[in-house]
Formats: sequence, C-alpha cells, structure tokens
Amino acid sequence: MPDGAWSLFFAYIYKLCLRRILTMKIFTAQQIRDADAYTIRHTPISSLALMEKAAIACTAWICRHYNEDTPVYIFCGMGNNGGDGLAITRLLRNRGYNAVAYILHHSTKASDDHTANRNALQQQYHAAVNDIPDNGLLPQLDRNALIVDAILGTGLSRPVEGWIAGIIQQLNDLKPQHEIVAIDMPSGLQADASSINNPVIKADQTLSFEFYKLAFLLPENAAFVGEICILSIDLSPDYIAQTPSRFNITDAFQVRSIYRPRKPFSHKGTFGHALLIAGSEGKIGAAVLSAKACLRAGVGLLSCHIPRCGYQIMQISAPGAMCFIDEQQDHSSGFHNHVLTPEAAAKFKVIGIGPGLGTAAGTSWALEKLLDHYRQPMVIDADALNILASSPALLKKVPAGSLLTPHPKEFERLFGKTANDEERLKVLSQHAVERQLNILLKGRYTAMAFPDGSIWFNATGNPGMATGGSGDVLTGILTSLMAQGYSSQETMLLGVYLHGLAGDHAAAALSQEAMIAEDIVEFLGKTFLELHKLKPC
Ligand SMILES: NC(=O)C1=CN([C@@H]2O[C@H](COP(=O)(O)OP(=O)(O)OC[C@H]3O[C@@H](n4cnc5c(N)ncnc54)[C@H](O)[C@@H]3O)[C@@H](O)[C@H]2O)[C@@H](O)CC1
Ligand SMILES: [K+]
Repeated sequence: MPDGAWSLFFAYIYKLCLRRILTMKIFTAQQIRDADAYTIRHTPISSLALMEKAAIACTAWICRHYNEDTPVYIFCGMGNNGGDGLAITRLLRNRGYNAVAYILHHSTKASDDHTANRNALQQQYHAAVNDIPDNGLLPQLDRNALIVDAILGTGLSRPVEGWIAGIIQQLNDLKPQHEIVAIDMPSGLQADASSINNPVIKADQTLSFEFYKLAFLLPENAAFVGEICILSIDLSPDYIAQTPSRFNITDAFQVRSIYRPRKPFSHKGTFGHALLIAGSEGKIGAAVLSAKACLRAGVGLLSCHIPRCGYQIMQISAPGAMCFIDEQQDHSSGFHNHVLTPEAAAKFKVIGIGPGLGTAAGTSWALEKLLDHYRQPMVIDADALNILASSPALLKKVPAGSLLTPHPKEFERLFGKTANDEERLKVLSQHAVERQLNILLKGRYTAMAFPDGSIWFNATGNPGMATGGSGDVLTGILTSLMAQGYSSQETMLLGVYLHGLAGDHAAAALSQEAMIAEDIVEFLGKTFLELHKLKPC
C-alpha cells in the first residue's frame, strides 16, 4: 500500500477506537444538544444533514426488522424529534413502505428542520402528511401496523400533560397488537430526571443516537425503553473527548484496556493470596461458589475461613482452596485473628467477606474486631453488608477503597429508602464520595459509584443471572482480581463486566431458565479468552 493509503487506514482505525472509547460517556440532554451544535459548527455538516443521517440510520434499522407489508404510522411532534419522524416517513416511502406521518400540533411553532422535512415529504408524497390539531383524535390503525414514536425527544422541557399525555396513553393502549419503536427517546421520558408517575410511551424498541441516556439505565424506566439500539450519527469526537461526563457505560474495549495478560515468568505468588471469609450452616454453598469463582478468575492462592461444618464440603468442592477452620461449628467468629498484627495481615493481598456468612452475634463481633485492625481495601458482600447495615458505627470503620456490592434490598438496609431511581443514584454516589468507597448497586445495568464521584454502568448480563449464588460468584471474582493487583476501580469495572459476560455465555449455551450460578463460574474461562483476543485500543 502507498504511504498515503496507510496513513488514511491508520486514521480510520484511530477514529474507530476513539469513537468506541468516547461513546462510553453518558451525556445530559443539554450536553447532547451541545454535541449536535458543536458538530454542526465544526464539521462540514448542516443541522438538516445531521437529521437526515439520523433518519437514514433509523430507516435502515426499521427495514431490517419489518418487511414492506407492515403499515407504518409515524407520530411526529413539532420539534426536531418530529423532524426525524418526517424524514423517516420519506425514506421508508422511498423504499416502498406504506408509511404515513401524523403531526401532533402540541405547539404552535415547528422547528426549522421539522418544517424543512415536512415540506420535503409533502412535495414527494403529498398523501403521507396528516395533521392532528391540538385536541384532535388519533386515526384508526391497520391491523399489525407499526407505530413509530417521534413525538418528543431530548427537547422535553417538563412532564407531559393534557392532550399529549392522553395521546401517549392511547398509543400505549394499542399494545400488544401494535409494536412501538421510539426515535431517540420514548416520548415523555426525561433524559436526566426521574419520570416516575409521568405519562411516557412504552416502546418495544428505542433507537437512540450516539449515546445511552441516563434514563435508559434506570430500572424504573424498563417498561418505557424496551430494547435499546444506539445508532451512530458521527457526532464530533473532539466535543465528546473534551466534555467531562459523570456517567459512563463500560464496553469490551475499555475493559480490555484494564485487563493485563499474564507474563511468561509469572508464578502463583505473582497473582496474590486472597482470604475469603464466608459460609455458615445451611449456606456453605455460597462459600463454595465464591471460592470457585475466585480460583477461576485467576487468584494465585486462596484461603477460605469457614465454620467447622463446612470443612469437608469446601475441601471436596474446591480442592484448590486452603481452609482455616473456625472454632464454631455453624458460624465463624474467629476470623479477626488473621489480622491482629500487621505482619499477619500482610500475608493476604485482599480479604473478601460475606457470602453465606450469617449474622450470628459472634460473627458480628468478629467483623467489628477485623475492622478495628485491618486497613486495606476489602470486598464486602451479603451478610457482611447486613451486619454493617445494623451498625452505622461499624460502617464508618470500613477501610477506604473497599468494594461494597449490595443488591437493592441490601442497599436500602445500608443507606435507606429513596423515592426513585434518580435519588437512589445520588445517595449511592454521595456515600461513595463521602466514605471513599467503591459501591456497586446490582441490577440489569449494575451501577458502580467511585470515590471521585463518577458512576459507571455495566451492560453485560441477563435475567438468567437472577438466581441464587450469582452474587457470591461476583464476590469471588472481585476478590480474585484485587488479589492480582488490580486497583479497586479496575477490579469493579473488569469484574462486573466479566461476571455479566460469563452469564451471557452461560445463557447462550443453556438458556436463561436453566443456567445456574455454577455455570457463570464455568463460563469464566470463555470470557477471559474472548477478552484476550481483543486488541486494546
Ligand atoms: N441536530 C440535532 O440537534 C439533531 C437532533 N435530533 C433529534 O432532535 C431531537 C431534539 O429536538 P428538539 O430539541 O427540537 O426537541 P424535541 O423534538 O424533543 O421537542 C421540542 C418540542 O417539544 C415541545 N415540548 C417540550 N416539552 C413538552 C411537553 N412536556 N409537552 C408538550 N410539548 C413539549 C417544545 O416546545 C418543542 O416544540 C432529538 O431527540 C433527536 O430526535 C436528531 O435529528 C439528530 C440531530
Ligand atoms: K420519541
């Protein structure tokens, strides 16, 4: 290849990598508007051409998923979201679809790009433009027609009410006979604030531009957003790189840049010695799952502190782990002894505590003693969190840099109830900053809050992982990665991603229904191989 061609090729690859890294940012509605404006100012593209690009991407998606026999009703607002809808109508018509636009006059003034696209559509396909005046009625829809929601996007300035609220309700009532595809945002959904109790379109699919919006990742909005597809419209990489974002979402490339492949002269000492404190009578399985995950995630050495009743079970189930046997038969109350002196504590690179631990008085007492002596970051889960929740004084003793891994109920016990998901994120971040902890909140999009105030979401994982023991596996993975020398933040980002991806592989092989926590452990190997194959950007 001539030199010029090589440099063009490398510039293209660089741009691809940059875009991959950049679009992990989750911007506010205002930042997205600024990104659009910056792109229009700094690249040779007009606002109308950007809208055309967005419409082309949406049309291609619709054509891939619905055939030409599907009647398409496109409900358009008066702003640029409606402009997208009008452009999509024209492009679908060009492809032979029976697409019709209905313009809802919720405002007296249409945006310039809306008007331009209305005129273009009217000129080409006069019959495809219909107006619904303020307080007007929806048309009767053909059987199995597809509804495209292009009423309101990121320009929503307040919760929807009155006539438009009624229209949203009526469109939602047409489900499941009619599927709804939302353009950019389900209409009525606020990008950055809670929409709880607001009228919002319940989309089956949301086609959004360039970025995830924070609202898509909150559990309370799951019924509105449906499946998400992010379509690139090439917004300026410079703007994206320069603009800080508090919220981010991990992807394979970012996680790959954290992951450190092993060097040829490594030995088991290189990958740390972890101490896992877990299990009580009836819950030794949790300790076993966690230990197996810890070993599979690559720890050099693992010691498990378990009550007497768990000894044989652990040795048989996880022969790679060494065992400390507590004096107690059914719970542990002597694990603090491992860290009474700094020399003893230094033996372990990290302590993971909680899976199946129980909340017996002796266990709580030992946890307090452990926290009195141990100052290194730890991984704290399950019953250890429940013990912390019962004593605010104890929570204060958790070493800075530790990882806390509550599910929503444990989170509520620790930090109290909140009115909605937006408030819960604020509380999550506030505790992470004030206490200098790394706290994750488990969910479809697990939210990870860091001491610097940033929040990262994870997108791997599936509902098959909502099964007993899945959390114990995560604790094992996190403990293992910390022992191998990853920082607290790296551990959380990498560990949560791997856990979810292993779950996705397990579900693909076995089904979401049939997969169990052990399968997540079994498929960890495949996830590491996959990560290894990716080239870091
Ligand atoms: N160049 C750009 O800026 C691009 C924008 N795009 C589209 O443009 C959208 C944003 O467009 P706009 O900023 O025009 O905003 P929208 O189209 O989301 O909405 C603005 C209109 O809605 C009205 N409105 C706001 N809140 C309301 C409420 N609660 N009840 C009734 N009416 C309400 C406003 O008065 C205004 O008429 C994006 O979501 C995306 O779909 C895409 O075309 C990509 C390029
Ligand atoms: K919309």
